[in-house]
Amino acid sequence: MSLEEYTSFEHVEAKHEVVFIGRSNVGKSTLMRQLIGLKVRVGKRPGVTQRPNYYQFGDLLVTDMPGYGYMKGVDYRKQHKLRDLIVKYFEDNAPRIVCAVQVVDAKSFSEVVDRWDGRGEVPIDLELFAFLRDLNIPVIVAVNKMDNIYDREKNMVLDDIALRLGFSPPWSGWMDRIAPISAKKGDVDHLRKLLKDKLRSIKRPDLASCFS
Ligand SMILES: Nc1nc2c(ncn2[C@@H]2O[C@H](COP(=O)(O)OP(=O)(O)OP(=O)(O)O)[C@@H](O)[C@H]2O)c(=O)[nH]1
Repeated sequence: MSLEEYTSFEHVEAKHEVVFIGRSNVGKSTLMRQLIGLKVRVGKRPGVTQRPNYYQFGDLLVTDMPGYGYMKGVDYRKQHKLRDLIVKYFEDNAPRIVCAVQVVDAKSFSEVVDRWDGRGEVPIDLELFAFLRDLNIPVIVAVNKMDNIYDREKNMVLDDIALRLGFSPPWSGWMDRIAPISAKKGDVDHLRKLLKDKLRSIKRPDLASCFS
């Protein structure tokens, strides 16, 4: 069946779910491999993940969503369809989603947001962030590829991102929602801790071992 014929993504039974979401090529699959240690497919070009990848750990489902928004080399209609399917997935599964990890690119996030703003359009990352919030899904923003940012600029970049998400700087006041990471370098400890905290908050610390 072609993607155009899908009315929703496959449904996998689970009590609780953590979903990884973000634009194409931000490093979701690399991050998942770091966090759950599976051989998650990592793409050489954007747009490789066009269906969710699901990983089941007892009562917990961990889902790697396809890229949200523009995908280089992917037909426009298909991109649109994928976006609709992702939106529907969140609407259908919101009650069981303990947390969504919205992965963004440290270097390009603010620039892309400002470019869209300048055109009078709602930036796609902010649209996604607001949509998840409206569904009452707790969101952790994982700011990935921090290794591309000079040390002296890190706080400034993170403050800029916090501001655009609607959090007053300094970003360090929002460390329960903003996690700077470098998935490629394996520097994901803060995010790992936040995910474990989320599972403890629903009284399922046993599920936290999935992120060990
Ligand atoms: N510099 C740097 N590059 C990274 C990091 N994490 C991922 N990458 C690179 O970013 C590219 C995309 O990584 P993926 O993990 O395939 O990204 P994705 O978001 O799953 O991509 P889609 O399948 O298109 O949704 C790859 O070339 C990775 O090596 C990071 O922390 N730092």
